[in-house]
Amino acid sequence: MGKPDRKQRANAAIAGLRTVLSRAMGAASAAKLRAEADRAAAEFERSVQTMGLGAAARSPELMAKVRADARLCEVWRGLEAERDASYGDWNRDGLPALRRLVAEAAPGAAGAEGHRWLAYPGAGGPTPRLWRVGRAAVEHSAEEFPLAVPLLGAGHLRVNSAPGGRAAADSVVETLLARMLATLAPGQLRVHIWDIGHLTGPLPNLHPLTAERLLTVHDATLLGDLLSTLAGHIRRAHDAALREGRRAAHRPGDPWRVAVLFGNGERLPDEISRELSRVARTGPDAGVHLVLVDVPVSVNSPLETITFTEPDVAKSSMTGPGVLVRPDPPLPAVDVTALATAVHERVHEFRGGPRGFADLLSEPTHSARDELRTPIGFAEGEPVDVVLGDATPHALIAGPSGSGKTNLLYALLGGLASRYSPDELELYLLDFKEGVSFAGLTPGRKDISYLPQARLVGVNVNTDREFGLALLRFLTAELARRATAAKRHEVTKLAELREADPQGRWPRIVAVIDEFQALFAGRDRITMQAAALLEDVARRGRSQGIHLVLASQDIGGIEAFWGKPAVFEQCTLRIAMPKARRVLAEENLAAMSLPRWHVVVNHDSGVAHGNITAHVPDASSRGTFDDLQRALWAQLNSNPPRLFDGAHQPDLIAAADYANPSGPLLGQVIDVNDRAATLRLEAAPGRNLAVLGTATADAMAVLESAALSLARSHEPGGCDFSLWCPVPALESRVRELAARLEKLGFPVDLRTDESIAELTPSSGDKPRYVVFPAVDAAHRWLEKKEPPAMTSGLDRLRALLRDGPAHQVHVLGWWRGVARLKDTMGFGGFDDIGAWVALDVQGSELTTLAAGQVVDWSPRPQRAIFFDRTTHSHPDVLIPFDTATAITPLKPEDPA
Ligand SMILES: Nc1ncnc2c1ncn2[C@@H]1O[C@H](COP(=O)(O)OP(=O)(O)OP(=O)(O)O)[C@@H](O)[C@H]1O
Repeated sequence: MGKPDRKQRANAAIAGLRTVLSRAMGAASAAKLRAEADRAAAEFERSVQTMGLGAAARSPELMAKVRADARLCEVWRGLEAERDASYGDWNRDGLPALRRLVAEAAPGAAGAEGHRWLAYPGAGGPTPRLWRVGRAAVEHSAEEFPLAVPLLGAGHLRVNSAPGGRAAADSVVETLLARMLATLAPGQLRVHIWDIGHLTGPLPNLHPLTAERLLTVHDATLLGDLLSTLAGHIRRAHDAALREGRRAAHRPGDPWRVAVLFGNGERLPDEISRELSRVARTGPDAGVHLVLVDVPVSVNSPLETITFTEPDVAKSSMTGPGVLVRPDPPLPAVDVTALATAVHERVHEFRGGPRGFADLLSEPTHSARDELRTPIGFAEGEPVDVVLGDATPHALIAGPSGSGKTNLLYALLGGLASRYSPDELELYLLDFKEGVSFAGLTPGRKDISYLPQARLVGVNVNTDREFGLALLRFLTAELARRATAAKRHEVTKLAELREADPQGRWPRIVAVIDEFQALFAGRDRITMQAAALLEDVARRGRSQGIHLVLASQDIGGIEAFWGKPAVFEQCTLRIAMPKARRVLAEENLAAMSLPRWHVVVNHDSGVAHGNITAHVPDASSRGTFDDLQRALWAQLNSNPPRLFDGAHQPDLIAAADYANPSGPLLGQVIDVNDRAATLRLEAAPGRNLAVLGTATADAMAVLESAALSLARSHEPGGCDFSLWCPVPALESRVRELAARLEKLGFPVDLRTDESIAELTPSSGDKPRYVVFPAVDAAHRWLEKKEPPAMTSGLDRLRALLRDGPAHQVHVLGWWRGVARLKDTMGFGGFDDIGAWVALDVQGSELTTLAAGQVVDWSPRPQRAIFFDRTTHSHPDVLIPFDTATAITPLKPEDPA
C-alpha cells in the first residue's frame, strides 16, 4: 500500500472518530426540530447539545430535571438511542479500522503494548508515522483503542501535566523516546533536553546516551542557545537541500533531532517564544521536532496535544474532548537504561570508539580551486568542517591560555595538509607566543621530516614584530602579483584564474598568526603599518586565495582595531574555545558553557544560529600530527620550509647570501626570505660604515661578518685588509680574524698600538678595507699633532673617510656612541658616513644620521638597525650573525 493511500485511510479513520463524537454531541440538534413545539424540551436539548451527553449525565441538576419530567426523559432517551446507534457503527466499523491504522502506522516497537519491545535497539527501516502513547476510549464505551501520535516527519507534540502530575508527563515522553530508540537504527535519533526546573538531569534512564552525544542535556539558563543550535541545523539542512536540488531538507538516513523542553507552565520570554515558533515552523521539514512539556506556546505548525486532566487520565487533540486517554504505565527504569546503553554501545562500536585525529585526515588529492575544507572535530560523531573560501575567507580563533588553541591549530593544519598537496596549499606560520609551537614543522636535528606545505615558520618572534610585518608585506606583494595575473587573464578570482591559466601554479595561501595581538603591542609605526597591511590582506585576500587564520587569547585587548573593524568583519569564520570572549557575536554566549576540548565553529561571523559545537581530537600528542608529517614528507615533494627562530642567532656560514656574497654582509634581515643586509661598497664618496653602540659582541660580529664576506667576494689576494685595534681586550678576537683572512689568502695589515695613528691612505690598485673597532679608543693617539705640518692622526682619518672610498679604500669602523662618532667627524658632519648599523642606541639619537627622519628604534639585545643613505627609505632591523664557526672552522679544510 502506497504512502498517500495509507495517509488517506489514516485521515478517514480519524475523521470517522470525530464524526462519532460530534454526532454524540450534536444528536440533540435533530431532535430540536421535532420538538419545536415544546420549548422546554428544546432548551433542554440545546443545553445537552452544548454540554455533550457525557457531561450532561454527570450534572446532578440536569439529571434531576430529567427524572422529574417525562417529556425530557423521552428526549434524553432519544438522544441516548441516537448516540448508541452511532456507537454501533463506530464499534462495528470505526474501531477495527482505527486499530488497523495504528498497527500499520506504528509497527513494531512504535506501537507495541507492554514493554517486551524494549529489549533491543532498533534496526532501522521506514520511519513510523505514528507512535503509541496509550489507550483511549469514547465515553460510555467499554471498547478501547490504541492512541498514537504523529511526530517524526510530521510535527510536534505538546504534553500538559495535571497539577502534581509531572511524573506521568515525563513517562509519556520517556516512553515515546524509548519507542524511537527501539525502532530507529542506532544513532538515528539525537535528543536534546532542556528543563527549566531540574538541576539534576531529566529523563535519567536515558543518560547512557550522553556518552556518544546522542543525548545532550542543556543548561536551564541557555534555552536560547539550544534554539539557536536547532535553528542553525535547520538552516544548514535547507542550504544543503538547495545545493543538492532536493525538496525536503531532511535527507533520508540523516538523524532525527527531538528537542524535549520541560517548562513550568509559565510563558517563555517573548524573544524565546518567537525563536521557538520559528524552529517549530521550519523544523519538521528538516527533521527537527519539539516535545513541549508544560510549555505554553502557540505555534502555527502541526502540533498534537496531550493534556492530563487527572494523574493518569488525559485528553488529546487527536481524539477531541469526548475521548479519555489513558497513557501507558511507566516503563521499568532498568529496561530503559539497558536499551539506552545498548544503543550507545552499538553507536560506539560503529564509530570505532571516540573519533580521533586520524579521522580528520584524507588523501592529498583534493583541489583547492574553490575552497579549502577540512573537518577539525566531531559533533555527535559526525565530522564538523571548517571552510576557507570566498564566503569565509579568514578565520578568527580565540581562547584563553591552555584551552587547546594550539591543539586546534594542529588539527586544522593536519586536516588541510592531509588533503591538499603543496601545489594546492602553502602555509605560513607565525607564533608570537614565547615558545616554539610550530618549530616541529621544520627539519630538526632528531627528526629531519617537515610539513611539505609549510613555506615559512616563525617562532620566538614575540619581540620581533618586524617579522610579522615582513610576513604581511610578503602577502601584500603576493596579492599584487595575483591581481596582476588575474587582470592579464581578465578574471577576478582565484578559481577563474586557475581556469584561465591551467599551467600556472596558484596554490591557496594560509597564513596562521598565533597570538597576533602581539603585532599591535605598541603605539608605534609597526602597529600602524601592521594594522593597515592586515586590513589590506583581509580585504583583498578573499578573491586571491590568501587566507588569514588569526588566533589570540584575548581579542578584546587589541586597541589598534577599534577604529578599523574591517579585519574582524572579514573574518567570517569564528572559532571559540571554551570561555573565549568576544570572538562570537556579543549576545552569543555558547563558548561560556563549552566542555573541555570542545569548540564552537561558526561560519556566520559569530551569530548564534551559525554555532556548531565540535569535539576536537588530540592533535598534538605523540603519534598524531608528527606521524602525519612524516608520512606526508615521505610522500610529497617540496623544499623544506624556512625557519625563523627569534631566539637563535643565525650562523654566518649558514646564511644563504654567504655562499656568494656581493659585498660585506652585516647581519640577517628580519624578513620572510633568508636575506642578509649587504653594504654596497663601490668606489664613490661616503662608502664607509659606522657601527654604533656599546654592545661589544654584536659590534664585533658585524665587523667580522663584513670582513669575512668581503674576503669571500674577492679572489684570494684580490683585496687588502687593515685591522686596527686600539683596545687590548679585543686584541685576541681581532688577531683570530686576521689569521683567518690571511689563511684565505689576503694580506692583513694588523696594528694594535700607536702605529694606528699613522694611517695608510691608499693601497694602489687593489681595494683596501680598514676594519677599525673602537675608533674612539684610538683618539688618544689620533689627536696628537705632529710637526712639521702639525696635522693630527684625526685629520688624516677624516681625510681617509672623505677621500678613501673614491680610491677603493673603505673604513668599517665601530664607535661606542653617536657623540663619539661626532668627535671623530668634527664639524664636517656625517656626509662621509654613508651607512650605519646602530646597536644599543636610542632612535632619537639617530635622527641626524638618518637625513633628519625620525628613527623608531628601541634597542633590544642581539638586534640592530641598518641604514644606508643611498638605498634605504627607512632602516632595516638586523640580527648580527654568529661568526664563531666562520672564523674558526670546525674542520681545517672548511672553505669558510
Ligand atoms: N582536544 C584535546 N584533546 C586532548 N588534549 C588536548 C586537547 N587540546 C589540548 N590538549 C592538551 O592540553 C594542553 C594545552 O593545550 P594547548 O597547548 O593547545 O593550549 P593553548 O590554548 O594553545 O594554550 P597556550 O596558549 O597556553 O599555549 C596540551 O597539553 C594539549 O596536549
